[in-house]
Amino acid sequence: MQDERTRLAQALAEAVAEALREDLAQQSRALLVVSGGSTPVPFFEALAGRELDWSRVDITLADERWVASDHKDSNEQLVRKHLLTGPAAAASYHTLTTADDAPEAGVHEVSERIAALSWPASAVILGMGGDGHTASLFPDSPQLEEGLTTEAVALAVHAPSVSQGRISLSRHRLIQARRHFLHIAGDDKRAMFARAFGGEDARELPIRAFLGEAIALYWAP
Ligand SMILES: O=C(O)[C@H](O)[C@@H](O)[C@H](O)[C@H](O)COP(=O)(O)O
Repeated sequence: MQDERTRLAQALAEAVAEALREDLAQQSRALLVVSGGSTPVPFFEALAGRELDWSRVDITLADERWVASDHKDSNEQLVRKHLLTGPAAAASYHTLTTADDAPEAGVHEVSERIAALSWPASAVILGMGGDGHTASLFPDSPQLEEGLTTEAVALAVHAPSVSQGRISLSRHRLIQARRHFLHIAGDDKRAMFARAFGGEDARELPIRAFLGEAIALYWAP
């Protein structure tokens, strides 16, 4: 099982590295949007070692927990530790947090910072939770509707199912990419993906908001 997840991570890393190389041949900078959580770690490690002109790559997250960057739940910390190493250390990371106490206070500054990057992104890699959420678009969040419909870059999110406030890129912003990937692992996620794929209502399972157009599914047991 672990071997298959490692092989999957390597295949995804090769596809994303190739996407970045391809775009860097045509444009001066390329943007990569990754997800946090536990699934991406082997992918980050596989991607970090690929040779490409990382000095022209900008990296940000699809969403972030509103915690300090040295907090154990920080997605930024995960990216710094597992992706911004080796050749990929030359990439520029753009944080989704500020020194403000709450995501509501920082969202404007973060949105301006992220809007200034080279959109459309070369690749957006999404994950999916066991409840069908993606990025921080949670089915039980009062901000779900906003996240699915706003044309703003990012929004502050709270949800009963998660303990910390979050900041999430909006659906509108996350679809602005040349390529989309969904990276998931395990039988539970396969079953959830099958359920999501079989229906339409993104308010029930937010990942559905990304299944209406091309998205490459990377799944392993
Ligand atoms: O910060 C986060 O939690 C995410 O970006 C989130 O949307 C993640 O992709 C899913 O929750 C899957 O997480 P796992 O990989 O841990 O199952």
